[in-house]
Amino acid sequence: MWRRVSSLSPLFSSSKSCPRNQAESGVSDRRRIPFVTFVLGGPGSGKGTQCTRIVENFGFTHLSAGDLLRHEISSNTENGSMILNTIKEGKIVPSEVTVKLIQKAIESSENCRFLIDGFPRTEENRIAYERVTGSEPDIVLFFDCPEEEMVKRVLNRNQGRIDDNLDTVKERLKVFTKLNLPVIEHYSKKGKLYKIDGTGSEDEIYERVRPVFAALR
Ligand SMILES: Nc1ncnc2c1ncn2[C@@H]1O[C@H](COP(=O)(O)OP(=O)(O)OP(=O)(O)O)[C@@H](O)[C@H]1O
Ligand SMILES: O=c1ccn([C@@H]2O[C@H](COP(=O)(O)O)[C@@H](O)[C@H]2O)c(=O)[nH]1
Ligand SMILES: [Mg+2]
Repeated sequence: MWRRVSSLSPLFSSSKSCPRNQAESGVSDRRRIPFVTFVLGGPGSGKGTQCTRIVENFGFTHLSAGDLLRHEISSNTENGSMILNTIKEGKIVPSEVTVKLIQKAIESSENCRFLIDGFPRTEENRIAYERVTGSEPDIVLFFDCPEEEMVKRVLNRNQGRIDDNLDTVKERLKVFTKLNLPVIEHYSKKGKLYKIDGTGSEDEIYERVRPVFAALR
């Protein structure tokens, strides 16, 4: 299942040691590279909600790229105001910033299984991640949901997010279609994509997600 991108600079840190089971890898060895699932879908498609369920049942660590960026804003880091303005406009933060945050979060975790939620947003993000980590995700989930439903969910979210307003949501949807769908298409061509119908109740959607992870055991 694990594929390393050859000729790219390795790796996750040498301090991380992630065993892969024999059935999954075909060999009984220890690899430093964790099992990574990218979780993609438009704004409000339910990525975060379903990640919570996967964490509870399958022991993954949930890394939301948006949450990592929002944490930079609230911590007043050097990139904080740039990130704030980018999120307000519904645009995409430079890859080097986001990839660094994700890599740091993975390396500082004891876990070897990660859900990376809301990343990569663009082909440029994807290529930067592959270059920096020397790796590709093992699988990719895509929550497919109609725009009308996504807008309704985002506008009802009530979590005080600065980008949960109609103008920004419209921009996020445009950015999703133009920049994120090509990433999804890329993984589909590679045979790594699990497209999940993102409509219905949270329980109904989870029943479509669960078999993907149950099959990995
Ligand atoms: N199946 C569902 N039916 C109705 N509401 C839902 C469903 N799944 C999630 N929600 C609600 O919709 C809102 C958006 O869900 P969530 O935060 O999981 O989406 P997301 O894909 O992570 O969005 P974003 O990309 O904006 O972070 C939340 O308020 C959540 O409680
Ligand atoms: O890889 C990423 C992820 C997110 N952003 C910015 O953050 C907001 C909110 O992201 P959510 O995943 O919806 O929480 C997104 O609209 C982008 O502005 C990013 O730039 N890169
Ligand atoms: Mg989310």
